[in-house]
Amino acid sequence: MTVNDVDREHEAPMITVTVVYHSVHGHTRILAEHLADGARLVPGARVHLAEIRAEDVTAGRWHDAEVLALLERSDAIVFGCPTLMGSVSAVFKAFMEAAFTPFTTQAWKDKLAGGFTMSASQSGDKLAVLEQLAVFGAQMGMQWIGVGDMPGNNWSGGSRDDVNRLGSWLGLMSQSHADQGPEHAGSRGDRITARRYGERIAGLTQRWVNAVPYDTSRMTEHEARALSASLRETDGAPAALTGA
Ligand SMILES: Cc1cc2nc3c(=O)[nH]c(=O)nc-3n(C[C@H](O)[C@H](O)[C@H](O)COP(=O)(O)O)c2cc1C
Repeated sequence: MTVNDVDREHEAPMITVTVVYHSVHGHTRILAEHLADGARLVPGARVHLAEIRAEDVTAGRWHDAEVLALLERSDAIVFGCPTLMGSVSAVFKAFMEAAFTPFTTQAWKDKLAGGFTMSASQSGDKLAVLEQLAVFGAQMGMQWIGVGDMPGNNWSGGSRDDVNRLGSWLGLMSQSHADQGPEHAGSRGDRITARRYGERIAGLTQRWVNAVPYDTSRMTEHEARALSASLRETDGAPAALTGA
């Protein structure tokens, strides 16, 4: 095993995970931050947030050499943007098209990938965005990781606080009310799901890159409902993010 860098505190080999996202009004950014926080729970994970900004798009072309360099040295890339008109946001699409250069050299081949999106409606056609992101990852030769959590809010006792409350597996879906600012972005369940997804991606990246043993976190439907109920009962952070 070749390890260039070691996290001395945890004695774990290093991996680099980058969450690359676009957000017009800040709701998707909150999701990106929670995802990054989850990824940081994995020993050895160096986690970056890279924002795709509208001002870096000129005549329909996005360019930011620093972000492209960061992505090239990342082991996993998580893509996120709001759902706008049932599609990835225009700014994020400009970024995707700019990935034509690493596409031609297969620079991102066999990096791990995941995706997330935010919208105002419960469905809002978010699946179309996750499909676009997953196809993009496939074109780049990447290995896609889904959410892997049981669905929530699909029974009489369910609520917005449930883990995976929108029942999405291809990638992470979150919903924010159209009349509320980013400080209310998503639900507590969405934020926990984002953290769990980030932790899952980073953990699997450690296994993929450094052959670090990975314990699959299995949360049964019963355990998921108990976690969601504890979210409703407490104001503080739940003790168990992993369900372990
Ligand atoms: C031009 C536009 C198109 C939108 N299209 C959709 C849509 O197709 N489905 C949906 O549920 N919400 C839609 N929304 C709502 C946004 O997805 C929602 O406000 C989201 O939280 C914005 O995220 P942001 O703050 O990260 O930009 C749209 C909003 C705008 C401004």
